[in-house]
Amino acid sequence: MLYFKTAGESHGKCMVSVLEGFPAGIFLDKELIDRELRRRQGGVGRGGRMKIEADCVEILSGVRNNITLGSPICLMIKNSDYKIDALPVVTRPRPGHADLAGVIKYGHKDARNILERASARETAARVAVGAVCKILLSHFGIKVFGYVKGIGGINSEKQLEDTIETAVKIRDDSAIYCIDREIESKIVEKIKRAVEMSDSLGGIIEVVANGLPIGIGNHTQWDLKLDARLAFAIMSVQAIKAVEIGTGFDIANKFGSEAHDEIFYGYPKQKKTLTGGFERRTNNAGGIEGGISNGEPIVVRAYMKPIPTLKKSLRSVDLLTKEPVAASYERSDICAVPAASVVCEAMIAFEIARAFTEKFGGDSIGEMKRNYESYIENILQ
Ligand SMILES: Cc1cc2nc3c(=O)[nH]c(=O)nc-3n(C[C@H](O)[C@H](O)[C@H](O)COP(=O)(O)O)c2cc1C
Ligand SMILES: C=C(O[C@@H]1CC(C(=O)O)=C[C@@H](OP(=O)(O)O)[C@H]1O)C(=O)O
Repeated sequence: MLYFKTAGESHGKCMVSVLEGFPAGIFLDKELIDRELRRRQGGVGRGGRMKIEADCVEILSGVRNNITLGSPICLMIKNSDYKIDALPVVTRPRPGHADLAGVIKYGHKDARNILERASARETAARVAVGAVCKILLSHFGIKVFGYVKGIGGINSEKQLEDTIETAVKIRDDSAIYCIDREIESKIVEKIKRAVEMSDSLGGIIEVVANGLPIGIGNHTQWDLKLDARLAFAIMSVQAIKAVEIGTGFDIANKFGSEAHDEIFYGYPKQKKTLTGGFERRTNNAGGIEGGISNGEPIVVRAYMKPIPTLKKSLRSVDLLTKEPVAASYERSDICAVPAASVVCEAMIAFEIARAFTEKFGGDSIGEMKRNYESYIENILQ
């Protein structure tokens, strides 16, 4: 089974992930992984730390001459800001961060012992895993695309209509990773205002996965359902507070006749292979019915809260004296929604790759391809 764990503290030596169950025989292009890592560091609203770090991956195991062996893949990203043992004690917990709940739970007196691991620096390790999973998915024509739908209440109504290749170009030219030129400058202005006000912002992210065939995921058990797994993966990202699949929250307000995607037969040839020939003219379900993919694009949205560390500190209480104090502030992102869109994309890529290997086997890419092709041949009959 495809699985990964991460290790590492924000100001420790490095961030690490170990990915197990990845098929043998796949060329891992380090440049592709590094590109995703660089993208995660960008976007208007990032703080001073991103000027210190220049993330790149070292592949420590699981490959020989850049080809995967089927053994655990260890991915390492060094922290330039390595100084964990010299950092001061934190006793003024920040509302919205893990500081208070963490120190009480673990019996610490210093919130540093919690925040170092709670920090979203950890997401660098996840993005490296996501990039490796995207390489696997590319062998089957599956593309995963994450972008910013809105920040600070300025939200785009624009649907992703272009091909993913075109949308990637538009997004990568955007200072906030959105695909809607009309809202971009307004959002950049709003982030600048948040900086001036010593405040912070959150926003909305959408991830779309194209090319997944019908039949991935499972209806038979609660923890095998693809929609549940994608929601878990997204909710595990720091500061994400809500998830939608397809139409999402708004589906609750509709009549059944408006909500469900009626079934027809006969699709243009290129799409036929994904759906077994069955056609949908709407995609309210976001590509998943009964916990199983239905061949339509997978659509997931994530809602990120504003960053909890504020320059104009929120009210808190000192852990030792129990006196009212201003919450701790050293340095922080003001808005990390663009970065989080890269992380959400990585998590969806991982979870889809995991469900995909469950269906088609994960020992070697050759075996996976044979199984995939034979399945596709069968669903077309
Ligand atoms: C890419 C990214 C960057 C973040 N940067 C910061 C930051 O600079 N300062 C901060 O206080 N929180 C930041 N956060 C959010 C915290 O890590 C998060 O709120 C905290 O770990 C508590 O977890 P929770 O919000 O999921 O409850 C960031 C989150 C992400 C996804
Ligand atoms: C280091 C990263 O994000 C960090 C996430 C983070 C937090 O509290 O989550 C706090 C900040 O770290 P620092 O306190 O060192 O400035 C961010 O920069 C990163 O994304 O690579």
